[in-house]
Amino acid sequence: MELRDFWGKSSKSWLFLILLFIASFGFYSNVFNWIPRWRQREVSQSCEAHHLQGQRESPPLSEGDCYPDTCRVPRVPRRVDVLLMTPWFAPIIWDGTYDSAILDAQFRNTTIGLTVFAIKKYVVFLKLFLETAEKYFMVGHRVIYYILTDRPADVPQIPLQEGRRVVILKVRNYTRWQDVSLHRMEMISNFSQQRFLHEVDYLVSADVDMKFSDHVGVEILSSLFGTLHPGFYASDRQRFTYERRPLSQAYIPEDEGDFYYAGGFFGGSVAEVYRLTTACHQAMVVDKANGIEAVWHEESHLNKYLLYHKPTKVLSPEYVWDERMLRKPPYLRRLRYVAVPKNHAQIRSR
Ligand SMILES: CC(=O)N[C@H]1[C@@H](OP(=O)(O)OP(=O)(O)OC[C@H]2O[C@@H](n3ccc(=O)[nH]c3=O)[C@H](O)[C@@H]2O)O[C@H](CO)[C@H](O)[C@@H]1O
Ligand SMILES: [Mn+2]
Repeated sequence: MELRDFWGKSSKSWLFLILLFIASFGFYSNVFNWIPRWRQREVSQSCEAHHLQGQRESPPLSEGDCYPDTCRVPRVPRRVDVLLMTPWFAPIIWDGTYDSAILDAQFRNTTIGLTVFAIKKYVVFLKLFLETAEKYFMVGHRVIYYILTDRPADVPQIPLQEGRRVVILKVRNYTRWQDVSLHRMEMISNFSQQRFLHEVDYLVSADVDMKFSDHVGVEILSSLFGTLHPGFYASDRQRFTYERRPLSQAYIPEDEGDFYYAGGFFGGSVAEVYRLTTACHQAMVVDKANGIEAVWHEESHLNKYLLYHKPTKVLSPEYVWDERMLRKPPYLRRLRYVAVPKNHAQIRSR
């Protein structure tokens, strides 16, 4: 059969060839589409690797390494076993809820002031506090340790990483340990105005009889943050040890209260910490004039303040824990800042 006959007679074959052409065109155009997709998948796999490293607190990756939408958004970690948000939409910070790589980049040019009081015998806690802070607290960021003490000569010298320094602020002492603890608010308030406002972006106030035992980084930073007290994070509000006597400025009625916050770890922007510490100090002055001292001292006033000035972030008990007093529930994956055992009677005596 001649070729002309084939084209002429077999219109079916004609049709078949046209269809074959269309089908193969479709196939190859898809193949060409796949090539960039393969490349993209390679990039996003390398992003995942970076991302996982990020969760292990690696240095931040550069923005140019990843496509923002494939790298960042779909990989947001989730927890379903703990409360992640307050009713006023403040995040509650638990392990597995944030990405250090993203946050470290966001807070790249931030200076953090860590205020810690070491009055009288409490200077003995400074060495371990500072050594463990160097290992775990705001690593890779600028830090000023403000050590408020009546015994500057007893402040230990420890080697510091680059971008970190110690500032010793001499303060008076008080005979009663309760007064030492209470007057922390007044002293932070005064120094905020005098220097913290000009020297740092955020302030963190911490107890000294503690040590850092895992990462505490910029994920805690926000305008105003408090920490869930490890003894009460699972309790009903009726069991919170708020001040219940109406005579005190720290009074909270039985049917009010969100959380019970720990006195030993709170902070925020310097402006907010200044407002908080000034308000708590003024409330204590009024209490003193009325001959009353709140049941848990400045912690009671802190709780009152944070009830009516809602914190913008809340830290889980990972950020204040006591291994001797409490049994760790399975959902508490990390212990970041923990109590150092102390003999209360001995350490609090003059
Ligand atoms: C982890 C935590 O949430 N701790 C709180 C808790 O008790 P604590 O039993 O942890 O109180 P504490 O003895 O640690 O005193 C609080 C802090 O005041 C300083 N200090 C105290 C006495 C002294 O002689 N020298 C000295 O430097 C020191 O920084 C110490 O860490 O309740 C206190 C109020 O009752 C405070 O609210 C603490 O922040
Ligand atoms: Mn303490």
